[in-house]
Amino acid sequence: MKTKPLINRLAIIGVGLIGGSLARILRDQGEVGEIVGIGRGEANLRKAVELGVVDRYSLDPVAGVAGADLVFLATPVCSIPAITAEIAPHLAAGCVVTDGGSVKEEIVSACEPLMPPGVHFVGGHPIAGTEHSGVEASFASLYAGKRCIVTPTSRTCPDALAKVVRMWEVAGSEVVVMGTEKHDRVVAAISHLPHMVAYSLVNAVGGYDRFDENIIRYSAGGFRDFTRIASSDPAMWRDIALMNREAVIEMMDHFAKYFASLRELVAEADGPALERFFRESKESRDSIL
Ligand SMILES: NC(=O)c1ccc[n+]([C@@H]2O[C@H](COP(=O)([O-])OP(=O)(O)OC[C@H]3O[C@@H](n4cnc5c(N)ncnc54)[C@H](O)[C@@H]3O)[C@@H](O)[C@H]2O)c1
Ligand SMILES: O=C(O)C(=O)C[C@]1(C(=O)O)C=C[C@@H](O)C=C1
Repeated sequence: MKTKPLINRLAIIGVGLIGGSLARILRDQGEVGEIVGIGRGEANLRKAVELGVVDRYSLDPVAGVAGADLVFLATPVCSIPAITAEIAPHLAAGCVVTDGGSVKEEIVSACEPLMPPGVHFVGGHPIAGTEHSGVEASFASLYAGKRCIVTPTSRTCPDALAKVVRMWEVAGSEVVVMGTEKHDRVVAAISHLPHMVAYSLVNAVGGYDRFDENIIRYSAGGFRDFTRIASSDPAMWRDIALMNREAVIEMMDHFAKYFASLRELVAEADGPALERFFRESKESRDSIL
């Protein structure tokens, strides 16, 4: 006989790629009773019901979270603290609030103190995604075999943390516990910098005007593989760049040093040093495959 699900009523604020994929896998695993979708775009929410991703929806966050024992926020990062402030006074004791935002320090420090007695906030970030957005882009296996970083603080309730960790394990992820400050530096390096480079590369090539045609149309495998992530949602990346500004700038400066030294090696036509630079990079990249 099936024991009771991990979550009775799940409220998902922002039913897009991240929120929709979590809803799908928790339902597939039988670990959720009812799923309520909350958002601003009614067409997307209607689609979410049609696809069976949520059972019902609300355009009003306060009404939507009524009776929820777990609230998952999956809207662009800059909107998360304000939405949390709006819903917090209306949450039932025992409710756990968590998020999937790509930046943690500012979200956790803003949201944790907003929780009323008996309600707990736990920051989270699945290191999984695609360049596509919206509920139609969501799929149940998104989190399988991926890491999810969870960022408790000294004030985090152990039971709330255990529930969030279990939720990501049910989704198929390996959970890694990390402090918010380290999290923001790590993702600035392994996720935010690559997006900044990809967006810049596409604009640099698209803006190259030596010829009277846009040469980007000649791009093939190399350019396309490298720049897949430049097709990601601009509003999501605007928010990440704004909220993780300091760490992103630090990584962009760090990257600029490496790019400048590579430029030097090319300018000096230093073949052995170029080969060493490329070999070191290839070995590092091959080690993560
Ligand atoms: N896309 C990725 O690869 C990825 C990976 C990990 C984490 N994240 C994080 O997850 C969150 C969601 O990203 P996504 O890719 O699912 O985006 P998405 O665009 O697919 O979904 C976001 C949803 O939130 C809704 N929304 C936006 N602002 C809102 C507001 N103020 N109130 C209510 N609803 C609002 C949108 O209408 C949309 O349905 C972001 O914080 C992002 O940083 C994204
Ligand atoms: O695979 C992609 O398309 C992603 O951009 C996913 C990706 C990343 O790896 O950078 C993007 C943002 C996140 O917060 C986590 C994961």
